[in-house]
Amino acid sequence: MPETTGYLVLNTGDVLEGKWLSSYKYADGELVFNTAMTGYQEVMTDPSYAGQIVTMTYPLIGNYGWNEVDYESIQPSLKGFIVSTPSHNPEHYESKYTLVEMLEKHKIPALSHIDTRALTKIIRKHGEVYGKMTDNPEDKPVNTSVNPNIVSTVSVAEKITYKTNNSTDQKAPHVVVVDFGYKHSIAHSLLELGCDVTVVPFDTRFIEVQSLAPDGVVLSNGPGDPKALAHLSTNLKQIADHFPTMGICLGHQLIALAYGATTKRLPYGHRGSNHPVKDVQTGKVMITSQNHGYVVDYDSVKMDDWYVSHINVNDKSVEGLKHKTKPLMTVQFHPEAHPGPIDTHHLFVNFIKQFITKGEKQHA
Ligand SMILES: NC(=O)CC[C@H](N)C(=O)O
Repeated sequence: MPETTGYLVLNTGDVLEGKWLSSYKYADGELVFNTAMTGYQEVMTDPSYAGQIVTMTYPLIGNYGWNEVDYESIQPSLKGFIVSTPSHNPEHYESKYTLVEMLEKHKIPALSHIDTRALTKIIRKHGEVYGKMTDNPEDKPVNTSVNPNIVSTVSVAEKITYKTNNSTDQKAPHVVVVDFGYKHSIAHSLLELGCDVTVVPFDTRFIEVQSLAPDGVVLSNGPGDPKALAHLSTNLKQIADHFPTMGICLGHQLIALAYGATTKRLPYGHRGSNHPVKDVQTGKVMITSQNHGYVVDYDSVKMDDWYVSHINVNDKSVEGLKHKTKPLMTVQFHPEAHPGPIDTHHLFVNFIKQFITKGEKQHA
């Protein structure tokens, strides 16, 4: 494809010139940056990026291609993709396609030859930045922040059941994943640990979850402002009050809201795979994978039965909550990693141990 000029125009007044990387042009979205050096396939297929234009700060993107195994969802939901230096000749034993082939297949507008570090500095300076990818540098971006229904665009329409191949017991523990835009690696982590997994739509009623007789429930990651789902609080609290529950990212924020804490926007988000997080009980620091623009407000965690279990080492923001007596734990980061290190994989193990070592369901 001949390289043609395209523009990223921002609501800050900045206009960045680049080259179109796919034949799909025009996108409006919130600009967010990810600092991971690898993992562009997982980032691009993570449904939490729905509605957003993602830029990678690492300059060389596409060099190890695109494979069949690292999809976090079948269809990418991000609005657009911005890179500095694209690679058209990938080298990797698992690679099946080039980045550009997948941009075409999934109809993703993309620009290359943008100074992504300069763009990142603009986002860091202004915080909330909206952009339009366009042929016309005079165009104006649209503020796309308000889509309270974004989760419904990425959640499954019907429940899906996965059976583990790894069970040592006759009856594998059963985990229901409430899908706000779940990353497939959450289900994979549970399946590998010997659990059967049922993924259900984000607005599944408590009574339907109960009818599936889960041993535990995971509330997944997902896009958008958690407050847009505050109407689900009563239902989610009912679920968490009845089953051992783990909240991941958006799921963590929704549990916080359901039990009386509040959430707020971070200045410019945490997106990358080297965010240090401290476990406040052990003092250990783990390197985590993150992708979030909102956070639980530390000062709002005043509920008697809960404590802040994890803290971000860089900005001291809330990274996890734990109930003092019930089997409820939530984390703002991603224990399934993908992309990123698996320092916090033990959290899945701890979650599952709550119902497998006792040999029976806990408090359903
Ligand atoms: N990965 C996630 O679940 C993101 C949660 C939420 N949409 C945020 O940006 O904070």
